[in-house]
Amino acid sequence: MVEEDRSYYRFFKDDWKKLAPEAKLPLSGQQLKAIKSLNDRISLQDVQDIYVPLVHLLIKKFRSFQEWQATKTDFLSLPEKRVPFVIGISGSVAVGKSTTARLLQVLLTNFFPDLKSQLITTDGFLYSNTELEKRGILDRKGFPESYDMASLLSFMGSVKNGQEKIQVPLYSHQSYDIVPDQYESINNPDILIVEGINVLQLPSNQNIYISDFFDWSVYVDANPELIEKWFLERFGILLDTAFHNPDDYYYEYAQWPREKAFAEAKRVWETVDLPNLNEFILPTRSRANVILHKVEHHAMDMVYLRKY
Ligand SMILES: Nc1ncnc2c1ncn2[C@@H]1O[C@H](COP(=O)(O)OP(=O)(O)O)[C@@H](O)[C@H]1O
Ligand SMILES: CC(C)(COP(=O)(O)O)[C@@H](O)C(=O)NCCC(=O)O
Repeated sequence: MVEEDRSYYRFFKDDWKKLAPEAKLPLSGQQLKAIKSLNDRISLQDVQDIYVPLVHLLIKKFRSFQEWQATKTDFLSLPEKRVPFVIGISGSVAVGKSTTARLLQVLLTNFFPDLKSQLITTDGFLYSNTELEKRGILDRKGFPESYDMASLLSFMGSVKNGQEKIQVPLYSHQSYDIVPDQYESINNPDILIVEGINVLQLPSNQNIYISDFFDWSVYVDANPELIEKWFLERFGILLDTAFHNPDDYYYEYAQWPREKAFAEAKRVWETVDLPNLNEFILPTRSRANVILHKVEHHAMDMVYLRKY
């Protein structure tokens, strides 16, 4: 049964998966392969039940966006111009934003091969560790003041103006810092996915929302106790990867007794990422067009769709 409050329709998984008949398309062998190579712990049943209908609804929104762009330029007697459709993906640190973003991109590419989609994470707009240190906010990484919001807004403006070859700085979880002199190039895609904890936030000293540039937004939601568990699991994976690489930020932690390293990660969660979630990320949830609610093992149990 579909329930609703003033702002959202709420679908339980069993109702959501029965939506639009065309959304029932089974995943192809190629899609399954692409998804498993992304993360082999992703539940394919969830992809079929939750993401496939979501991608098909998304494409309907995209088509109506394209029509509106054409109608507008026609009415204004302006030359036709391709404007990227921008999807924002928000949620806590470690809730699964980047996995969701990559999954959406894989499905879009496979169902709609003629559409060019690209993906960025706003981590690239964090100030470098040197700059954070200079500003005395190294322990505030992820909080609004740790991002170069002016650059992020300028980037979004360039995207919507159809600019080609826009450079985006890169952040590495392995080095725990901005990668010097390395960029990703965004080249006027049909669809751009922008993933980050801050994408639905109001920049502190600008009066424009990043979400003003979005045509669709998704908030990935879960109980903070579960997110902490996923944060610690990811920390474990980062430790294992770092073990033999002295250049890796986590190398030092990898040499510690496991228990001590995990106690430190728990401290970081409790003093940095959890307060950030409660103070700055969770309050933006009600701006999202779609809320994907996750439970144990990253399974999705509910989808909320905004009414307006
Ligand atoms: N659907 C999923 N199934 C299984 N594991 C997942 C899923 N989504 C995320 N994870 C795992 O949870 C952790 C956090 O996910 P990640 O996408 O890195 O989060 P975020 O981008 O929000 O920080 C990672 O270890 C990732 O592999
Ligand atoms: C770079 C981040 C702000 C972004 O998080 P993400 O959504 O990519 O997991 C976060 O991973 C982070 O480094 N937070 C600071 C505290 C910590 O070390 O977790």
